[in-house]
Order: sequence, then C-alpha cells, then structure tokens
Amino acid sequence: MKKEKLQGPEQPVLSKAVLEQERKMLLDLGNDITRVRDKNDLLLLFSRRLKRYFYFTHTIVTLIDEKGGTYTPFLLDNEHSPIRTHARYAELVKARFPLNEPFIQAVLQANGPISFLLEAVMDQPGSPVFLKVNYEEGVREILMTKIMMEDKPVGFIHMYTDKPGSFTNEFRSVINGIVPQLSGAVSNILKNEEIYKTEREKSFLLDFSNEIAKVRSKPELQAAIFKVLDKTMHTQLAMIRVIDDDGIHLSMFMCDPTLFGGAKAFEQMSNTRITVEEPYTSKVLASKEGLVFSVAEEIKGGNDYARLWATTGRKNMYSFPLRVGDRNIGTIWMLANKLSKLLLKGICAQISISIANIQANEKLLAYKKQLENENDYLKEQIRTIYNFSEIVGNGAAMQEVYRLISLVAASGTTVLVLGETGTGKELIARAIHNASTRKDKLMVKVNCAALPANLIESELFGHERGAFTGATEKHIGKFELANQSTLFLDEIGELPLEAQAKLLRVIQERELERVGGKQTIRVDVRLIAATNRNLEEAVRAGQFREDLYYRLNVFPIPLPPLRERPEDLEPLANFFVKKYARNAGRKISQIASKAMQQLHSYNWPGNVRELEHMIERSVLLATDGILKDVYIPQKNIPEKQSPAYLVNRSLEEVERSYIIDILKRCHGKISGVGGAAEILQVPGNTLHSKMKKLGITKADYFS
Ligand SMILES: Nc1ncnc2c1ncn2[C@@H]1O[C@H](COP(=O)(O)OP(=O)(O)OP(=O)(O)O)[C@@H](O)[C@H]1O
Repeated sequence: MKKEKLQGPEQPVLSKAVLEQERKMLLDLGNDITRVRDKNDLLLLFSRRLKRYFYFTHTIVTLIDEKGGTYTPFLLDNEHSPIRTHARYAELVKARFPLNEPFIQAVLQANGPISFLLEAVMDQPGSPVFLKVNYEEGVREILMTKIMMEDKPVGFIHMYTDKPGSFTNEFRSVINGIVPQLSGAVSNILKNEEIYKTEREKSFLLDFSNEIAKVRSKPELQAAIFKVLDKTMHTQLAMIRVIDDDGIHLSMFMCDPTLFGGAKAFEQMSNTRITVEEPYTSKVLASKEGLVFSVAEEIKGGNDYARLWATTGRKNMYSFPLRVGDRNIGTIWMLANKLSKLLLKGICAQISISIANIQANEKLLAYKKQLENENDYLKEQIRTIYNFSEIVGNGAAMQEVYRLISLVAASGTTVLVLGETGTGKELIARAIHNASTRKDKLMVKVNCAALPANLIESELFGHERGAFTGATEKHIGKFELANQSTLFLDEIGELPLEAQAKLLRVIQERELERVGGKQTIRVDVRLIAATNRNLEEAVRAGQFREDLYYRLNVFPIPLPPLRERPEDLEPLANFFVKKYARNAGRKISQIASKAMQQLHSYNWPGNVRELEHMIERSVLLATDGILKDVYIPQKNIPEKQSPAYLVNRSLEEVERSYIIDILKRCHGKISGVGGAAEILQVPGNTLHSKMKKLGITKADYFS
C-alpha cells in the first residue's frame, strides 16, 4: 500500500465554541431531516448546513448491497459535484464497487471518519475508480465514514474537497456526531422506499391481475404480457415454453419476435423441441423462485444461447418456472438488467394460471369440437346404417326420433309408434325393421282398422280349411308370415276387443293356433304397433285392454305432428316436388317463396300425407319450372257443392270431396251393408286405400 495520509480518528480536544456549533448543527439537521421528502434533498440540506461552518466541495452517500460484497451510490449531490460532467459519471452512479479492496477495507475498519489524499490512494490496486475521476476534476482529498444501523455498516458518507487539509478535527468531530442522525434518516428513507416499492408493485400486480382476468385466448394473453413487461418491468419477453401433454417435451408457447430482430439463431432455437432434462430448463424447473443468468458469465461458460442474448445489450437472463400449485407447466425467459423479484414472482404466478386456463379452455374446445364431429358422424352413420334416407326432416324433433330408432332397432323389443294420422308412422316402422337383424325378411303389415271384425282373427292368426263358412283353403295368418321378421300392426287402436285378447295371448306365449286348428305354432315375431289414438284414454273408456296396452307400450316413439316441426316443412315440400316432378316427367326444381309462405301458414291436420298429396296435385297443375301455386284446402267448404264450386278442381279433389260426402252419409261406415264401399261399388279394402291416399281421415267425415 502506498503511503497515505491518515487523519484521526483520535478524539480532538474541542473548544466550547465548536461544541456549541456542533449542538446547533445537530439541532438544525434534526429539524431538516423531519422535513425531508425526497432522498436527495436530505443530502442537499446536510451539505448546505455543513457548508455554513466548514469547507468541502461535495458529498455523496453510498450503500452496501443487501447481499454484501459491493456498495453503490445512493444519494448524490447534484448541485455541487464537479464530476457531473465527467464522461464516466453516468457509469459511476450505477456502478457497484467491491468491498474487498484495501481502500474501502480501511474505511470499514476505522472507528470514525477517515480521510485520504486522493493522489495517495487512487492508484492502489483495487481502488474504486471514483477516486481517480474525482482527482481528474480537481478534487484532492476524501473523508469517509461508515453509516451504521444496528451495529452493522450499511453504507458510507463520502465528503470531497479540492483543498487538502479542509477536514479539520472540528469537522471530523461534527461529522462523527452527525452520523447517527444521518444513519437514522437514511434508514427511514430506505424503509419508505421499500414500502413504496412494495405498494407500487402490489398495485401493478393488481392491475395486471385485473387485466389478465379478462384474458380468454392466447393473443389476449400475449398482449397483456407484452404490456406489463414493457410498461412495468421495462423489459421484453424472450420466450415462454410450456410442457407438452407427455410431461417430457417443451414447446414454444410465446415469444417477442422483435427482441432479437428476427435473428436466424432465435428462430432455430425457438423451433427446437427440448425436454425437461435440458440443463438450463431442468435447473429453472427445479428452482424455487427462478434463476438469473449473467449474460457475460454464460458467454464465458460457452453457452451458445448467451451470444444471442448479448445482442440485446441486456445484462441478465431472468428465468422463472411457470407453476400452478406444485405442478410445473413451463418456463418464462426475460432479458433485463435488473428486475424486481417480488414483481416477477407475482407476474409469473398470474401468467401461469392464465396459461393453464387457456390450455384447459383449448382442450375443452378441442374436446367439444371432437364431440361435435363425432356427433355429426354418428348422425350420418345412423342415417346411412339405419337407412333413414327416405325419411325427410332433420329438425330437433326428428333427430330425437332417429335417436330412439337407433336405440331400439337392433333389439327385438316391441315398439309403439304414436302420432297423428299421416305423420309417417309406417315409415318409422319400416326404418326400425330395416335397421334390425330381421331386415332380410319382409316386414308384414296389418291395418287393423281396415279389417272386418269377423276376419281379423283369421287375418292375424290364419285358419284351417273349413274353419268357417267360406274357408275353403288353409290360410296362413300374418303372424306366421312374419315369423323371424317384423309384424307392423297399424291402427292398433281400432282392433276389436275380442281380437285384442287373442293378440295378447300370442304376445305373451309367442305361440298361436290357427282359427279352427288344434296345433300350436311357435312364432318369433317382432311387433311394431302404431296408432293415432290416445290409447290411455281408450283403456279408460274400456275400448282397449289395459294389459295389451302395457305389452305394446314397451318402447314408445312419439312422432310429432307436422305443425310442431315447421323446420321440416320446407325440406319435405322440396322432397315431394322432386319426387312427383320425376314421376310425372316434369322439370320443376323449386317452390316459389310465396307458395312456401302459404304452406307455412297452413296447420296441416293431415300432416305429411296431406302435404304430399297437395304437392303431388300442385306439381301436376303447375305450368312452369317453379311451383307457384299450392292448393291449400279452403275452410268452410259449402255442404252442397254448386257446379261453380266444382269448376277448376282436380279430379282427385272432386274424388276426395265425393268420398267424404258418401262417408258422411253412411255415418262413417266404410264396408259392409250400407257402408260407403257398397254405395261406391268398390271393395272395402280398396276404399280404405283410396281414403288413405287422398288423406281422408275421420276428422273429415265426422265433422
Ligand atoms: N318424414 C317423412 N319423410 C318423407 N315422407 C314422409 C315422412 N313422413 C311421412 N311421409 C310420407 O307421408 C305419407 C304418410 O306416411 P305414413 O303412412 O307413414 O303415415 P302414418 O302416420 O302411418 O299414417 P296413418 O296414421 O294414417 O296410418 C307416406 O307417403 C310417407 O311416405
């Protein structure tokens, strides 16, 4: 060590006047300190007071870093410091000076203020550069004293003069007396700063948390992160990597592409899929509160990434594990000179939750999409496998019908199709049959309403030759015909009570005897019954056996009337236009919107059958390629039809009105003596089919 001029710390003998001076100064300073709001004001007041009594150029306060090892400027005298214009000033005010060098060690070991001639110490090995800089600006001597807090040095007061010898005994004695007060003030400032910083950080975190709570998607999260890093942390995101579902790999989740100015190396790096074992990543993931990598140190250590980091001019790479609870979900990387740990910790916690939410949301959306696709696929499958292609209508009501069909079709369960006349009950029965294992055999249909009461049994169960008058041949009944297939009992509600009892027995026993026969015949028949009647009411009215009702009502499929599924009207109308235009060899491709409106305004008591007939008629009457007119039934049709009324009506309409008229006259009796079929001179069955074709229901002739 070069020879240095050490003054004090021996206690000087002070005159009364000096003591008085010191007391007054301490008092003044005490008052000042209570008024100080800004930390630099403290130093200014201190300098000004002191300058009233002593000569020196300027003063600064440095603080020892928390972790020790260095000290750094804290309070600056921006008014008087001669080095403010020095080229290295900006560097000096931010610098960290090591504590383990002889100059500052001498200060630490001294029991009070200690002064040095700069010339003597500035060139010593390890001496802080501010000594030389001050010397270059004309400063010649420095007086230093420790600031103590709870018996520990926390910093230093530096006082400088351009006139060696300025730091007299009196001066040093006053400084010595002032130090405890100054320490208290510095300590208050530090505490206040800490509180203020914490408050500010908390408020930033609150703002960020509010912002991030609104985030629903990755781009929104990116915007929120970029904003907080830029505005609050004054840094940029280098990268966020998230751990893949396999728990091993990490993929790039987000980065700020502007940070490295589109460097190829970054692109390469971000596209590389790394694992949790990658040395840096594993260190970060294992760390409790993140790691800071010094860019310079990393370059020295041969870290290739660090060369890229250095291009930003920032000193450190901050990396934090992204965690939700105890689970690591990724890592975040930011380049900065200095970042607040508390703030980083809070921000990373929020980012972690947000990423986890977005991932969960993305998974949910993907799952939903997959379910939707599966649903579409299954619907399509149901339609193709079960061949519902001839059934038109895709509205919610029909979807439910298709679902029920697909549930029941493969089983042998008895099905009861319920719905108004013309809603498509037979179509549904066929669809069930076609989707069942019995599809290779024909479905057998019996219309229970169309059979004369005395023939029903024979029709269903067959008869032996000579069983009754007219039974000249053995007759195989529909049940036997439908063995290993499906028997469709249409209009089951019309079955006479006697036949109901027999039917019940066959259903229960799965065996029958032909009328007039002795032999028991086992049958394997799947039953589908349909009715437009309210069977429960019929049971209550004693018209339908309760036990049979329960046997049939195993799996009911209700078919909604057309007026309750208007969404199906247009597809159905278009379907029938195509069908009947093709049948008639006509080129009609669409229905005019006015006609469609008319269709929608009608409430379709005869349901799809009525619509079908109306379209068939309209197609035949159409004059060009667009169906402009539909023939909606007129209400209040006069009882007596005048010839004028018959004008412009189709043959079918006239036929329909005529049959209804006759049925009305016969009080609804179709076949037998005095029945409509007799008057019209056609067999009962023929009249029944005709009525069905023309959509004539009981409502027409009983009204
Ligand atoms: N969804 C539909 N898609 C295509 N055509 C349909 C549809 N529903 C009914 N139809 C047609 O309407 C007409 C009447 O249908 P179906 O005979 O099945 O009705 P229903 O309910 O059995 O009538 P009823 O009670 O009078 O016996 C048939 O020509 C049928 O093809």
